[in-house]
Amino acid sequence: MTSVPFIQCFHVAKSYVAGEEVLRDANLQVFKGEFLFLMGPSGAGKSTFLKLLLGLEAPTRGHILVDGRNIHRLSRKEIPAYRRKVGMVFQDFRLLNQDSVFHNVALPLVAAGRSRRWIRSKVKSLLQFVGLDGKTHVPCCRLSGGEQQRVALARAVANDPWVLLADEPTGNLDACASAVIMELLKAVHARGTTVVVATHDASLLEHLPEARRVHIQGGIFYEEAEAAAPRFPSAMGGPVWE
Ligand SMILES: Nc1ncnc2c1ncn2[C@@H]1O[C@H](COP(=O)(O)OP(=O)(O)OP(=O)(O)O)[C@@H](O)[C@H]1O
Repeated sequence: MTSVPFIQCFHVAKSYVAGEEVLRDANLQVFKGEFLFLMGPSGAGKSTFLKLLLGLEAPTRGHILVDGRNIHRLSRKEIPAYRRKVGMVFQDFRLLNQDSVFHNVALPLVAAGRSRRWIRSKVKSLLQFVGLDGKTHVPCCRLSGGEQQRVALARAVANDPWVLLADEPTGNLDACASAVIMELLKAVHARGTTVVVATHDASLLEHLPEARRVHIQGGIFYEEAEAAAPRFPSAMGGPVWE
């Protein structure tokens, strides 16, 4: 394990409208293998921060390093490879609803230039991981919300990302489906992937009480007192879906 933080945010500010800063002076360091809850009420800037990490938005001030690189100075050529290393799960799933489960999970693998044979085998193991191997050819519009989020999760980890970002991943789900998604996020984390879950829902913390908690308020990050349990996963093997 490295002692250099994997994600480093220095004095990050972000405004969409002149004079209105969503993030004001956000400083954060995330180490490889951490599970971090990013907490804050609606409108606090959680999604904005995840978009900055993904490189979908650029900070107005400050800079963000991921694995030592300033992600807003990547060349156009470097951006697709970077985005493959950052998996993202959204509250509203963002699947191609008319397309099959297989097609949705295969998409990032096709974009990465993998062979058909490799994609078939990888999608199979990803769907086993999320418990949907019996629904490979079902169109996503025929799945429940919880199943759709499991497809989205399989798609997000298809290229074995360094970090998985989840924006209110259980926001559209009932308690039972939420628990399944939280167990899957824990399983992704237990294999060594850094996981950041943005949520306003404090009940999610019960699924992983030992996880690190950072709050956004007034455009600034505040660290909650560290829990006693270790932050890092004990097992650091290969991805569980292989
Ligand atoms: N593209 C945009 N253009 C203008 N304002 C935006 C844009 N995206 C977000 N905002 C504003 O930035 C603020 C923070 O939004 P953001 O979505 O980051 O908050 P959040 O904490 O994720 O909230 P929620 O939990 O409701 O999604 C809000 O006031 C929102 O209206």
